Amino acid sequence: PAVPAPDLEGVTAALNAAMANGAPGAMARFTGPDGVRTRTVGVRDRVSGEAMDTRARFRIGSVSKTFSSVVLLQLVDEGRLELDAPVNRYLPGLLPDERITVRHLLTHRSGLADYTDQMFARTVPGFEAVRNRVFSPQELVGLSLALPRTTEPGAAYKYSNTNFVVVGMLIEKTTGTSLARQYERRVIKPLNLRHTSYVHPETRIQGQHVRGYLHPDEEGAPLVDSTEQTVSWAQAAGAVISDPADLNTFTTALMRGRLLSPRMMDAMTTVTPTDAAQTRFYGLGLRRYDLSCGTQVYGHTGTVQGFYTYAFATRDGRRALSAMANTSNRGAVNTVLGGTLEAAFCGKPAK
Ligand SMILES: CC1(C)S[C@@H]2[C@H](NC(=O)CCCC[C@H](NC(=O)C[NH3+])C(=O)[O-])C(=O)N2[C@H]1C(=O)[O-]
Repeated sequence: PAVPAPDLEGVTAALNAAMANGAPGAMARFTGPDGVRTRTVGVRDRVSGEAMDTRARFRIGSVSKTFSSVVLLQLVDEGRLELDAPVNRYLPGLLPDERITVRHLLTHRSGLADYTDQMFARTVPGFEAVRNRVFSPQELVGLSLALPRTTEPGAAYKYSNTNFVVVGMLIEKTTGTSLARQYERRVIKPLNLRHTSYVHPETRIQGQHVRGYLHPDEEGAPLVDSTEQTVSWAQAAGAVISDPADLNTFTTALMRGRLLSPRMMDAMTTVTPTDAAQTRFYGLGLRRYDLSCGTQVYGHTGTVQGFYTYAFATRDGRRALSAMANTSNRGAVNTVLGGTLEAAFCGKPAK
């Protein structure tokens, strides 16, 4: 069936709005039946003045959660883990509640508190305190377990990075190898994602990359270059590096069933609403956005110091969009950047 052509003026307007709200630059890459369309605005480096470039890599934040979910669900497909088994069956004694299952982690229904709320309560001091730190996943879980649980297991959706730190532990325990190796073997190599990597705890972004700029909490304070960091506070929850082309390859391949069985794709895309308007949903490490034109897109969003990311595709994998603005702690930038989805997938609004 014919699909609307992307509204590239609308995409550019959203990118310009991201800049108007404080991003040094922004970019988007759309992949569709008529090929690839890219748009860039502003700079990827405020010192050199180098222009934003869709060939440049950046930190994708929680889009990493979908990579981690794919790896875990492949292990479920291979019968090495059960979705409805208690996490403690595979990681004995880790969690204080035997009722918390693997599925609860992937759907953010475990009730495990998110330690980043406290960690980043004060944006720049919190970031500076951890940007060069290396945490063990156990330490991060410990930070969470020191806080009250947010819900009974399975009772409600409550987003928590802790869930995907535990997902990373499940992957390493089940396979006996590192998370990096599993990303490489199960996603990066098979899809030839040449600019995607998991280099934790290396702080630099290899190759051509975007520099990220963190807005301090104090209005008018200068931006903080937050490009180099270990992202050890996130690991499987947010430490992957990628670029727009690789993200579109990933989301379209996922939707086309190249990474998981049909049964597992059904499980992954079985969603529950996360907003009152019932336009935002969460499945297994995967978001679904229902756009104004009726199109449903699947993927994830990311917020890591200096980088906002959207990476979504249609369920048939025929169309994908990735968008990034190189700032954070500026909610308005994240909101207007999301406008690229409506423009790209719904096309020009009817006159
Ligand atoms: C649910 C989210 C938004 S938060 C979660 C994860 N990112 C984080 O947990 C980082 C939080 C601190 C980021 C920092 N903010 C502060 O320090 C505020 N004091 C900034 O803006 O750079 C990610 O990525 N997810 C986003 C997602 O899934 O879209």
